[in-house]
Amino acid sequence: MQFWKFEAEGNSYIVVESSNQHPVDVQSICSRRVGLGSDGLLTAEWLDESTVRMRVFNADGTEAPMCGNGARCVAAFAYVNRPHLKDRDIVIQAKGATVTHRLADTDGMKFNAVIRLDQDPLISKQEAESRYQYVVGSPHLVILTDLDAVNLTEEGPRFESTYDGGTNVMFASVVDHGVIRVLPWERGVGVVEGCATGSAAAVMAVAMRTPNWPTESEVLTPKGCVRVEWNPMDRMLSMEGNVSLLAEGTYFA
Ligand SMILES: N[C@H](CCC[C@H](N)C(=O)O)C(=O)O
Repeated sequence: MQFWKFEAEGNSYIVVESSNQHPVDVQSICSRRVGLGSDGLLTAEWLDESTVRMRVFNADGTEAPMCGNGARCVAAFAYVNRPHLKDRDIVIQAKGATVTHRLADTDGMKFNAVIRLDQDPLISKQEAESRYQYVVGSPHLVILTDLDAVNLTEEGPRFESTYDGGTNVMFASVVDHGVIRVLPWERGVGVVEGCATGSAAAVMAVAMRTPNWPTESEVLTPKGCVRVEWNPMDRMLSMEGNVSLLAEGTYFA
């Protein structure tokens, strides 16, 4: 089975074309010990010249509705295989959102991704505890807190179960005007080094409670940096980040 492995701002994903006939054991292929190692597997199905349907599977095999860093990997997969898409919009359709990508830089691969959210992403909030539940395609609980005091492997799974169906958990803190640091815990994966839609959720929470917060923010995760622009009036979200192709080959399973 042919695969492409990408890294995107701290998340790594394996992309396979959905037309391949082999049943895919997601847990095995994503395993760092007995597989290729990744945060998840993405299937890509060409719908037309520049539109790809993406399905997202976490490393534990569960399916997720959306993944921002993953959508960028699939946009990169489209571009790598069809380089004439360089100056075109590449549309990635996931169950939870449709994301329009534009190559912003060909030195490496930087994409700008735009989503128009259908509804208010804020689901609930517990202001006193600085906790905000969002759905940005996928669910993210944002907890604004002192990151030095966070025990990710203990608190991540505890908060993951506070939302029906589980939630990704983003521990976040403002480090400068327009700059947020996030420690992400992903449902179905665990500790990860980056998370784009989670970074966007962190920006939404901070922007809502901080007067004069700039429209453009930078979100730093342990191994990633995503520029997020959020306009709550028309619910336009844009996320900019890099992606690189790490490997391409045949997986024998
Ligand atoms: N890493 C992804 C989010 C994955 C969410 C997934 N773990 C879920 O079960 O919802 C991102 O960059 O947006």
